[in-house]
Amino acid sequence: MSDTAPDLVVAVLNCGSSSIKFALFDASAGLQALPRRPWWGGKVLGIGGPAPRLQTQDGTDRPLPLGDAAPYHDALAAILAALRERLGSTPLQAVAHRVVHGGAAHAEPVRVDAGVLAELRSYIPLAPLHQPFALEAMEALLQLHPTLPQVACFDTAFHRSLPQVEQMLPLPYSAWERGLRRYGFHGLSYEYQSLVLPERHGAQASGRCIVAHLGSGASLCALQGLRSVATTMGFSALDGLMMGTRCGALDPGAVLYLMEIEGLSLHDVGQLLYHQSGLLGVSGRSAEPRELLAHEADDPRCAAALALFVRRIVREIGALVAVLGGLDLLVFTAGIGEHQAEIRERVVQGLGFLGASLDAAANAAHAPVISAAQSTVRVAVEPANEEWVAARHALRVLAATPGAA
Ligand SMILES: Nc1ncnc2c1ncn2[C@@H]1O[C@H](COP(=O)(O)OP(=O)(O)O)[C@@H](O)[C@H]1O
Ligand SMILES: CC(=O)OP(=O)(O)O
Ligand SMILES: [Mg+2]
Repeated sequence: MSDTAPDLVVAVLNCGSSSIKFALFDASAGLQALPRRPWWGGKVLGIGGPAPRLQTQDGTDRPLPLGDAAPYHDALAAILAALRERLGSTPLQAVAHRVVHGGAAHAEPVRVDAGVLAELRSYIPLAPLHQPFALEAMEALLQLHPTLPQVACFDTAFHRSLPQVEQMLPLPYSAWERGLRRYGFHGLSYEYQSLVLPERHGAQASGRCIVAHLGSGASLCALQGLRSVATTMGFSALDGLMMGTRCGALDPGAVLYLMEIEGLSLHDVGQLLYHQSGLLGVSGRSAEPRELLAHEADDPRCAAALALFVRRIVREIGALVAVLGGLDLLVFTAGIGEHQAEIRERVVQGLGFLGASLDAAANAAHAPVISAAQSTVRVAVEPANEEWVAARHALRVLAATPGAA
C-alpha cells in the first residue's frame, strides 16, 4: 500500500453486530478494475464488550476505549476521524454502507437521501442489532457532508431470488401480505461468494452449493446456479443457526412460556434472545468459539455450547441438502468459518453420511480446498469480502445517476 491516497476513493462501512469494518478502495481504474483488497481498511472489534480494539490492514492493533453510554457511536466517530486522517485532502467519491434490512421494497442498492433514511429507519425493529448503527453512520455523514453520495447496499437483496415456498411463513395468509416473510441476511457475503466461487471451483460452483457464513451472526445459504434458493435466517437475523449471543431457530412456544409463565417483559425477552443466548448463554462464559474450545475439557457447559453450535449447523446443512437434492460444494466463510479449523472439522464429521471428509493438513492450514481426495463433496474456505461488493454497488449506482459521479 502506498501512503499517497489514490485519485478516486470509495469508502465502505460495514456495521456488524459487534464490529464496524471500514475500507477505502482505489476506484481510479473504474468498476471493472476495482481491486479486491482495499487500499486501506480495518475494523473495530468487540464493541459493547469489555475490551474493544482497533485493527488496521497496515498492522495497527490497539485497545480503543469506548464510553459505556454509546460505544457504537464512539467507535463510528473514531473510524470517521481515522478515515479523514488517512485521506488527507483526497475527496471521497462515495460511501457505501452495508445495510442489513432493505425490507420488501429494495431488491437493489439505492442512493441515500432523507426519504430513504426515513424508510430504512422503519426497519429498525426487524434488525435491532444492526440497522440503527448503519443509519447512524448515514445520518452523521449526511449532516457533515450533504453532497457526498452515499449508497445503501442491502443484506436482504441477494435473497430476492428465494422461491415463494421458501419466503412464506406458515402464519395466516394476511401475515404474508403484511410483509411477515423470510428475508434472509448476509446477502453481501453470499453475493461475493457467487462472484468468486466460479473462479476457484469452475462449473462445480454453479451446482448444488451451500455457503456457511459463520461469524458473530451466522447463517447458511443454499445456492443453485449461484442464486440463493434457501437460507437459514428468516424474518429477522435471529432465525436459523445458533450464534454468539443469539438463539437461532427456537420453538415459539418457549417464548410464550417465558413471557406468560415466567413473566418476562417484551423487552426482557428481546434481550434474552438477542444478547444472552447462543454460545454465551449456554456456556455462561463466552460468545467466542475459540474461548470455549480452550475450556471445553474442564467446563461441561462450554462443551455443551460447542456441541449444540455444531449440531445446529449440521442439522441445517442437512435440511438445505434436502432442498438442493444433494451437495457438490460446501464453503466456509466469515470469522469462524475462515479461522476455526476445529469447528470445520466437527461440522464435516457430522456430514460423513454424505461422503464428505477433510484433508486434516489442508484444514489446519485454512487452505482454499480442504476436502480429502476421496470426499464426495468439495469443501472450501473462502474469505468474506462484503466491502468489495458494496464498493462495486456504489460505483454502479453512481454511474447510473446522472451528474452524480
Ligand atoms: N483469527 C481468528 N481466529 C478465530 N476466530 C476468529 C478469528 N477472527 C475472527 N474470529 C471469530 O469470528 C467471529 C466474528 O466474525 P465476523 O465475520 O468478523 O463477524 P461480524 O461481522 O458479525 O462481526 C468471532 O466469533 C471471532 O472470534
Ligand atoms: C445479519 C447479521 O447477523 O450480521 P452480522 O453477522 O454481521 O452480525
Ligand atoms: Mg459480518
